Amino acid sequence: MSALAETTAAEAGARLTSWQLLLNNRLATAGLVLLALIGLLVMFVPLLPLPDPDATAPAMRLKPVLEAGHLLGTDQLGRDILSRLLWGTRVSIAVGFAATLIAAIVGSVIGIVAGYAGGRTDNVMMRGIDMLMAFPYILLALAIVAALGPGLMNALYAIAVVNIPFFARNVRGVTLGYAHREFVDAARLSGKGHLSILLSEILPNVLPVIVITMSTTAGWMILETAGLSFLGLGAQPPQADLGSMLGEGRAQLFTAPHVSIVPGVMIFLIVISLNVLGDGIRDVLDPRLRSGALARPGPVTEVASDRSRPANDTPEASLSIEGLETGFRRGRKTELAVRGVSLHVEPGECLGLIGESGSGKSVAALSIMGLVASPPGVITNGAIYLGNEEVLALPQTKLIASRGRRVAYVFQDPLTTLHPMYPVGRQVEEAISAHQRTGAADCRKKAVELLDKVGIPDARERAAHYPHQLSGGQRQRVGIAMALANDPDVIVADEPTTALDVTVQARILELLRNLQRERGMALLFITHDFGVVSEICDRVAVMKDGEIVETGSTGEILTDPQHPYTKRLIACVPELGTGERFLDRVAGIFAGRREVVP
Ligand SMILES: Nc1ncnc2c1ncn2[C@@H]1O[C@H](COP(=O)(O)OP(=O)(O)OP(=O)(O)O)[C@@H](O)[C@H]1O
Repeated sequence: MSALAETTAAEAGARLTSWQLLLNNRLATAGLVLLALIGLLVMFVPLLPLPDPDATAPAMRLKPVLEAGHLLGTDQLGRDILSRLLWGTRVSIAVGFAATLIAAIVGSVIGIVAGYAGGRTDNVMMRGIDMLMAFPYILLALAIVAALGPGLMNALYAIAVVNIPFFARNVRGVTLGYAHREFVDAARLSGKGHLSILLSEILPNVLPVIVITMSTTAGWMILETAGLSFLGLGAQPPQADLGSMLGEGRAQLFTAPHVSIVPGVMIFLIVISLNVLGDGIRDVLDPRLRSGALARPGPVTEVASDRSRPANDTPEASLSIEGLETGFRRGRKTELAVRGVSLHVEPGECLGLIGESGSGKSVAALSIMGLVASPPGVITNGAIYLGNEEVLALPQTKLIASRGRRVAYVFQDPLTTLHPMYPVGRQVEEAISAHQRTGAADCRKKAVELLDKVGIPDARERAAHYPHQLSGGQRQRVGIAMALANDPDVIVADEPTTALDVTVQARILELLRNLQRERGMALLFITHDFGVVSEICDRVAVMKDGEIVETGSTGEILTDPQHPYTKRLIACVPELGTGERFLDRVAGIFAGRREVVP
């Protein structure tokens, strides 16, 4: 990502603080408010004018709720239920949180050390954890309390012990991912000791996972503590906690249900508010969830119902984009990545869409077939025409059916777009059979022909190979074969040669150009490199900050660029023997994002 894009993303993130993001989540806010109320109540319970929670009054036993002097009635020994409830909640929350903290600290230390050290240390530690996990957790907790003897503290230890594996496994998994990352290797090379690396490099990265696991298991631990007390193994009479109150009220379930319902409702409120708050915290701490990226995206990009729909100015073109605006929802706001883009590509023409990283090229291209993930993506304005048909107005099923048939995409890194578990020939066959009714043998034959057409040597044999067995250039050729499979009217090639070396890049460009001319397809070629544009494109549209700033024939733009941004982009093309142009550009980046592009 360029400095410009990075700054934009950082600014966008900073605009919505973690608090605002949390408060945007209504359920999490409700959980937070409820928990805060309960927390305040139990914190100030010693100051409240409540009767002694343990003082019995047999004459007052089993009084109903709203009885004078006993708002929530009394229990079987005449004790005030409200007073016992608040004191009991205090105990349950304290034990639940203490157990969470102990499990989090011990489990995280085990997880970090095992994940970082690896080898035998990891093996020994994790097999110990596996042994703990091999027992049903409640039986294990019961066994621990049985061994230590009943009591609130022993229940706390038992609950903490049975929850250690959850933290250890989660944290180890994340630590494994970081232990051999470049920044950790760099810290090692700089002479840092293991402890220092663990504390300054690994811990800050796994901390969100620890907090997320704590917030999602705290409610569970309060429930488990209540479970042990319910069985008589936690709080001992006369001390109240929510579980013991529930256990004692069980005998009067039919004669005086309020005795057990009141602590039951309190347990429910605490656990549900902790769970929804925990989910909210997880969403805020996980940057992917924050933008809604892991929410299951819809099959097509959301299109605003009140969007403007400009008419098609170039009906003869294969693809016309008119006044397109695509953005991403962040909380209640929508940040536009594409602002009023209008483009057209005629049959047999290659239009280059050029701009630096983050300028909105891919988002514009993905909008064509409604491929921008929603949430968070949304098309707020504009129209897209394939010939005379407005794509965004098509029913979802029709739009989905046009993908690959009328518009096909070739992406930058075929290793991430090809399925690693299927032979490449089968993947080309799939692209064919998605839109054509052909028998299996015919389909296989066509796939081999396509692979041969795009220049894969020994296509028949290579069709049985998996993506990892091909070179980068060959994989990209497979991507092109898949795009050609259904003779689309338009091909969108999104930086298809960026990951390839110069010679392979030249061959792929030539292949694309020849195939496109031969088949009369319209090609929208996305790139950030004017060198590539000069080799393949008839016309160029220059994009900056989501807008088209200049359009023209490749010759015109290259020889006489009008916009200062286009001039800077052209100046970035390195020339053999000179390093200044490149350095000029880099200096621009470091001088500040607005100076990169005047
Ligand atoms: N899923 C997303 N959520 C939020 N913002 C996004 C998302 N995808 C892209 N963007 C933003 O949209 C803007 C345009 O991104 P886009 O991928 O179109 O850039 P690009 O010009 O294709 O860059 P590159 O050449 O690096 O692929 C960027 O600022 C990016 O941060």
